[in-house]
Amino acid sequence: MKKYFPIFVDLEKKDILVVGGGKIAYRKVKTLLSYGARIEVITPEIRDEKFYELVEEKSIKLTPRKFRNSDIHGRFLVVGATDNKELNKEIYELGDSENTLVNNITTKEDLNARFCAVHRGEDFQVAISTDEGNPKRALELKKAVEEKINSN
Ligand SMILES: C[C@@]1(CC(=O)O)c2cc3[nH]c(cc4nc(cc5[nH]c(cc(n2)[C@H]1CCC(=O)O)[C@@](C)(CC(=O)O)[C@@H]5CCC(=O)O)C(CC(=O)O)=C4CCC(=O)O)c(CCC(=O)O)c3CC(=O)O
Ligand SMILES: NC(=O)C1=CN([C@@H]2O[C@H](COP(=O)(O)OP(=O)(O)OC[C@H]3O[C@@H](n4cnc5c(N)ncnc54)[C@H](O)[C@@H]3O)[C@@H](O)[C@H]2O)C=CC1
Repeated sequence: MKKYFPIFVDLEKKDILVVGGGKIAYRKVKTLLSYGARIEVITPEIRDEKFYELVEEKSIKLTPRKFRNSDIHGRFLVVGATDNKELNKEIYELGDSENTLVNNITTKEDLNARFCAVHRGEDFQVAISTDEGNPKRALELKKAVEEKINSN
């Protein structure tokens, strides 16, 4: 099974594209914003109302239309966060061919960057990733780490 290289990246001033405006896209956007990323969301339809707050407070740029291939250019990271598995795979292939990091919410394989289950301490972080891409197990391991940390 493939091992993904763990790396902690400074996202401030990085251009990130999130394609899709649903529940999972919103969760990914919140995570990325909490690390200071600059985010554009491209989606023909918002399916999580909470996005409007982010637009109002100018935390994200919202572009209300379907994805176009040229949207990939110049991005540090692209998140394929639509409910269309084929499209998310296409986004991965386009981005990967341009050496762009691509996360994809509808796969364990058609992506070159995975999100981790993260415990954020006051002055440290523990990020957990499973080789098989099993978020439930990643969350269980995170819980075990948190119990250990809290018992110390
Ligand atoms: C491969 C990966 C790619 C990626 O998304 O980066 C991926 C893929 C998929 N996840 C799916 C489902 C769920 N994912 C979560 C939660 C999280 N998923 C995260 C990471 C990853 N998920 C990457 C692998 C990480 C690793 O194992 O190392 C976390 C850790 C980080 C984050 O997303 O920020 C975050 C917890 C954050 C936190 O709370 O701390 C929940 C629970 C919930 O939403 O509450 C469910 C519902 C579960 C259920 O109900 O079963 C499905 C759909 C399966 C289906 O429909 O069949 C796919 C696609 C597929 O498996 O093909
Ligand atoms: N990776 C993860 O952590 C998780 C992944 N999933 C998977 O993610 C899938 C999608 O989840 P939700 O966010 O709930 O879907 P959703 O249906 O709420 O949102 C999908 C979004 O994609 C947009 N979209 C569709 N076609 C588009 C296009 N051509 N260009 C731009 N945007 C487009 C839609 O307008 C909508 O805003 C689920 O079906 C499930 O398989 C589910 C749970 C967690």
